Amino acid sequence: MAIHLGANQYGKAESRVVRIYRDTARHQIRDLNVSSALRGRFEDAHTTGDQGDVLPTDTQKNTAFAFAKEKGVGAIEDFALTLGGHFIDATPAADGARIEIEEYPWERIPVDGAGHDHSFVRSGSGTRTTVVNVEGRGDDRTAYVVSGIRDLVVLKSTGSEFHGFLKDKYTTLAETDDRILATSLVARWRYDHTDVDWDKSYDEIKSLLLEQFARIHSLALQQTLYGMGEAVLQQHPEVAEIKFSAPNKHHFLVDLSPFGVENPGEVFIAADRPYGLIEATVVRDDASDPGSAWLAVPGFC
Ligand SMILES: O=c1[nH]c(=O)c2[nH]c(=O)[nH]c2[nH]1
Repeated sequence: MAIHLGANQYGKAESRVVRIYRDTARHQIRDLNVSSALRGRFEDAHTTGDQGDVLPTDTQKNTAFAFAKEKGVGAIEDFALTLGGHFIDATPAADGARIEIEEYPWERIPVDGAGHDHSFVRSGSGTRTTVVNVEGRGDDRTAYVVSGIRDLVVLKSTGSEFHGFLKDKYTTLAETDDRILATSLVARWRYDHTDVDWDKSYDEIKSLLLEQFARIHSLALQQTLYGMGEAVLQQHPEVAEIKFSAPNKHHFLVDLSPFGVENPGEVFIAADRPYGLIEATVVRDDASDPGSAWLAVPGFC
């Protein structure tokens, strides 16, 4: 019976790296969740137990914390590219490194009309993400960057319809020209290259996604997502494609007629489960080769 090792990767997941900049009394905070994984020629580690090629996951974790001090934490994409390149250089058997970083956003607490110098409140509008895959050495080095946002919870209280859908004997859904549309959006976009002002690009894409969600008169979540993605590709040449995963957070109108009370779109029950799950990719016809960009990105995106 012939058996061999298939695809594998190993690393340290979810190092919670908090970097405070305290050069002045007005502190700054970067709050990260860093995961690293190496892939390559690690057969011996698995088949014979020889760990000579393995840079320990503990070392990978230590490096994330040390780099936060030594190199500083700027845009998460830059931090991930630096870590990924370093891990390949430090590990001769590694062919690729995958660095995933989430950044939790903090805002200054307003005190006496101004943001406090060193007190912060976690802000609620989504978590910034990046997945960076670095491959090769020296001149052959390639890097793929997929950035995004998750847990971006948005709702329209009108301006959303859903009708004209296919019906069969199990269809009970009423057609509507006025419903609540709500989702907790996951969006990930693949950059075409790495010569990008990451913070500016992220801020603009996030604003654009929100603005489009607000502007688009929705005929379905599918149409809203496509419109949001189309706008990003039109206005951001640095983005090759964008993927969305959007739970349709149903809000059902409550029937108050048993109590003799009318309910013209005012009282809803927010259902937890089940939920529609609408997922889509919007991509340029001439998009660059994704290479390993989406490697080990879990789920649809
Ligand atoms: O925006 C929607 N898309 C659907 O595919 C769908 N299906 C459904 O029952 N409600 C909705 N809403």
